[in-house]
Amino acid sequence: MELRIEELSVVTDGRTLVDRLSLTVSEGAIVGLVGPNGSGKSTALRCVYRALRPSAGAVRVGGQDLSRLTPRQSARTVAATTQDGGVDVDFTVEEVVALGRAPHRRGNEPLNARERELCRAAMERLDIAHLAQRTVPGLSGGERQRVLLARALVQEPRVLVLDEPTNHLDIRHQLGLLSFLRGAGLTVLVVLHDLNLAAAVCDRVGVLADGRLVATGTPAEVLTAQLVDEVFGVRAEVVPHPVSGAPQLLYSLDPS
Ligand SMILES: Nc1ncnc2c1ncn2[C@@H]1O[C@H](COP(=O)(O)OP(=O)(O)OP(=O)(O)O)[C@@H](O)[C@H]1O
Repeated sequence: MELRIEELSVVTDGRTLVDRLSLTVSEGAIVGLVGPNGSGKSTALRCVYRALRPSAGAVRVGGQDLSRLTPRQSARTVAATTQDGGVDVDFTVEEVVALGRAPHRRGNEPLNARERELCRAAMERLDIAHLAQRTVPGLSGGERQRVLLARALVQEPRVLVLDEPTNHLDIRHQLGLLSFLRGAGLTVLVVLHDLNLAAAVCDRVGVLADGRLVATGTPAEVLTAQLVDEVFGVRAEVVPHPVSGAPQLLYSLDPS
């Protein structure tokens, strides 16, 4: 299902946090949103998963304006993992993952066999099955992040919105997540800080600076030494990955 962000703006207290952002994620594609701290990435994503109402513009999923759907309807289509997706309640991992089914269910009916299998498979996939009976507040940052991803997956969304999904993950779990995303067939919009991970996993990359989209295209088109210097203020050499050919940035500690 295609995700289309159209002329999206967010203005708070007279300050423009997102400025007429237009970005399309084709069905089944992975699009990365990158940019310096404070450039508006999370704010834009919040509009997509409806935690924030944009000041102008629209978000369409499969052509349908998200703001016209009920929260339950949009939660059946779009799932998100967020920076502030705090689950501080004393629920077990298994219970939190099962919450992902909420948009599909009525009342307190127990999960059916298919839903239980869905939860089991998601916990297996995210390598958290051994934590099923642990309570979430006692987990490490990476374990917690994987629980929230499992919860998003059992939501069976068509569109997945991920805000820095790898920031707490060790390298094995980072690569496991990204290779899973590559094979999942979902439409994915993901904020990543690691430009090399973005180059490895994304079909296209959008670069935000001061709330504006300043570049969009394939990783090879966008992640150039010049752009990285202009937008992030760092010097980098760009070399092709010897196996995949994806651009890889080798940073220099010298100021540019
Ligand atoms: N509710 C709010 N009210 C006022 N300003 C806000 C609000 N939320 C975010 N901002 C500001 O908007 C700007 C963009 O924030 P946002 O979190 O979207 O950036 P980001 O690109 O995701 O940053 P980071 O890489 O640090 O996560 C920042 O300057 C932030 O301080």
